Amino acid sequence: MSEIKIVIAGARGRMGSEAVKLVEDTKHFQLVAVVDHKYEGMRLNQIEGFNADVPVYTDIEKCFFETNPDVLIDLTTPEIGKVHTKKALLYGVRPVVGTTGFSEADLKELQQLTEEKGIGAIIAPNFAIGAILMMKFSQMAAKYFQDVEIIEQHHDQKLDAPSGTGLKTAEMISEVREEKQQGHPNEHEILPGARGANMNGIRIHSVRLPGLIAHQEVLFGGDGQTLKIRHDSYNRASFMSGVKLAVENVMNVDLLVYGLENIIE
Ligand SMILES: NC(=O)c1ccc[n+]([C@@H]2O[C@H](COP(=O)([O-])OP(=O)(O)OC[C@H]3O[C@@H](n4cnc5c(N)ncnc54)[C@H](O)[C@@H]3O)[C@@H](O)[C@H]2O)c1
Ligand SMILES: O=C(O)C1=N[C@H](C(=O)O)CCC1
Repeated sequence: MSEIKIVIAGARGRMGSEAVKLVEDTKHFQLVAVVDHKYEGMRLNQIEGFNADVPVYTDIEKCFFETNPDVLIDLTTPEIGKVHTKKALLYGVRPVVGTTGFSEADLKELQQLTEEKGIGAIIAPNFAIGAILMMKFSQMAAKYFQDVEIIEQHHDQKLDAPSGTGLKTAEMISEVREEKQQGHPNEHEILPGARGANMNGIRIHSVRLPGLIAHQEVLFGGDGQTLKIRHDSYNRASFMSGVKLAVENVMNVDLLVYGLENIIE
């Protein structure tokens, strides 16, 4: 496999620092630079905890222009992730985006841009292979159980709610689930939000607590039975085999791929 030149945005973060290790440890990956909102002009190995001798940029366009990467791995914030993804496509750099919090309109806009530019991008709300299977199994189960609620649980530093995984699961379930108004027709919330967010009639409940990393349970209810499908990520290393797969695959696609379930067999 030929070498893939990579820029990581958000390299100092919880996910980004794990991605730096992945790129350093993968023979056919080469880290050429990182993007952060501070430390312009420094080398990454001047920042505590990092060994890679690559430049740190605060201006992503300057970074693309000077380092000419093949792939951008973005692990930043919902707001900045969108800007980075657009700029990558404009500069002919293939984005692999783990950043969550993109709206449907954002995804549509990015899809149009990939089509215009004829360049591939992968946006993956969850890189953990177990989480992809949890979503696929939930989609299978939804053919048989119309009544379903999603409980996603994350660490308390998370910015977006519901999680990207929760939204993607509801979307995948909606593709096969027969429309149904769940719960009692006259139910009402004494406290607003008590029944969670509502996506196509599917309730999504978001829990945020210190001590958690990323966890989701999809609960199905039927006549005299329940089915629970659960996935837990106990560390950020759990996401890295999916990041590797996405970087390798983005080199061979010329459209927007939303979700790793579209590239794993
Ligand atoms: N797809 C997945 O499997 C997966 C897994 C975990 C987290 N995530 C998502 O990844 C993102 C990052 O999560 P995290 O827990 O690592 O967050 P974090 O807060 O630890 O890291 C975010 C990083 O972005 C950097 N940053 C902020 N503003 C920036 C800017 N303007 N320019 C460049 N860098 C900037 C910060 O310095 C920080 O290093 C979130 O959106 C999260 O939801 C996705
Ligand atoms: O830690 C986070 O933040 C995570 N975000 C993703 C999401 O929103 O689904 C995936 C799991 C971790």
